[in-house]
Amino acid sequence: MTEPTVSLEALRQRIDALDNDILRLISERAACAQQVAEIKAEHEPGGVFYRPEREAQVLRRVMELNKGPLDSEEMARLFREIMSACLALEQPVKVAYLGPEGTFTQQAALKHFGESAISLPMAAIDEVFREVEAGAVNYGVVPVENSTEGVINHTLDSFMDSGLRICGEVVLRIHHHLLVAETTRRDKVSRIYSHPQSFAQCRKWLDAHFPQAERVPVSSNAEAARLVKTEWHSAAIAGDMAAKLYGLSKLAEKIEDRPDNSTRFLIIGNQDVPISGADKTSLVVAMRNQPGALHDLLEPFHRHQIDMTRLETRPSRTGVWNYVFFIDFKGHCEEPRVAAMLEEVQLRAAEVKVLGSYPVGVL
Ligand SMILES: O=C(O)C(=O)C[C@]1(C(=O)O)C=C[C@@H](O)C=C1
Repeated sequence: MTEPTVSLEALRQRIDALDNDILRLISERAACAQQVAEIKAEHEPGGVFYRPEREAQVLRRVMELNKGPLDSEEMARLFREIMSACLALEQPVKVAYLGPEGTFTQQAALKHFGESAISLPMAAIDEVFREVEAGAVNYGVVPVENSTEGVINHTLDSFMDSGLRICGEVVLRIHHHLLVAETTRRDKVSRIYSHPQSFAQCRKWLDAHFPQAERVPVSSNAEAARLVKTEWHSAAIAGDMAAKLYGLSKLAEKIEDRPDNSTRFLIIGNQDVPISGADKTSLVVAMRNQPGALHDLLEPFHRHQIDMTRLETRPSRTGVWNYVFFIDFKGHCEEPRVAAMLEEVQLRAAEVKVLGSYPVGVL
């Protein structure tokens, strides 16, 4: 074996010296954030400390500048936590999410706001909306669509009655595991608990590996994990957070049928987010029930070359209009070409509600 040119001892000394620099620089950065908070408090009384557009810009810049060896997402995750701690120094951010603890929505909330945010579980999507509307929390996190199973109608319906705005989005890769209590043997599993969406996302795997087991739908994956904790013949389909929270072991990992299975979550709040440079806008549009209505609605998007990323139809609950459309597109409503397109849509539609313009999810 050839002698290494640098000794372990020397490398550790170098790491210590670098850590000193990192420590000093993070502290300097945190002190800057404190000064930013003072300026915000002075110039915008009651102003908001959390700035989604700025956070997105910071993370994108880090990813662009990164030259490795850490990959850009890993580096951005580290900066995500630094910013989260800096924001907590300014004002701790309180976030309600669709609970219980251990759900993918909690994972999404922490991915978006970082570990320094205070996250509070709610029992239902409309409760998340209510907590934000009441001012009990600053923001809410709700799931909106899954790549395998489609849209989460509850969330779309909640927007129809709410004045809240969308301030951000976060996309989470969803990995499901088959979890059991420590004493459960594979051949003893006769019942599997999970959320109906998760069953749907793992249908083929379950048909192949546990065709005989009874599938019992429950309100969340975390609830499924909680139930199997005390049942020796049961298993749960849930994610890493639930497995950790309830101390379960994995009988099988990543059992989702599609490897790209992901869920998109929305951040809801009371704030209009300025342009970040890579944004999305969400709208609800009610059209008069007449021939060609959908074509009339879509035509201005086409003419202004605006990239629509989602179009969902929901029955209107007011009874006045038969259908409403939920539309996502790339661009910010303050950009001139988007504003021009929206003006035209407003002339053609019975009602248009801009749910928000917000940065495209970075992480
Ligand atoms: O730039 C700001 O407005 C800050 O408050 C600083 C900072 C940061 O740490 O970079 C912290 C919180 C905000 O959400 C955005 C950025």
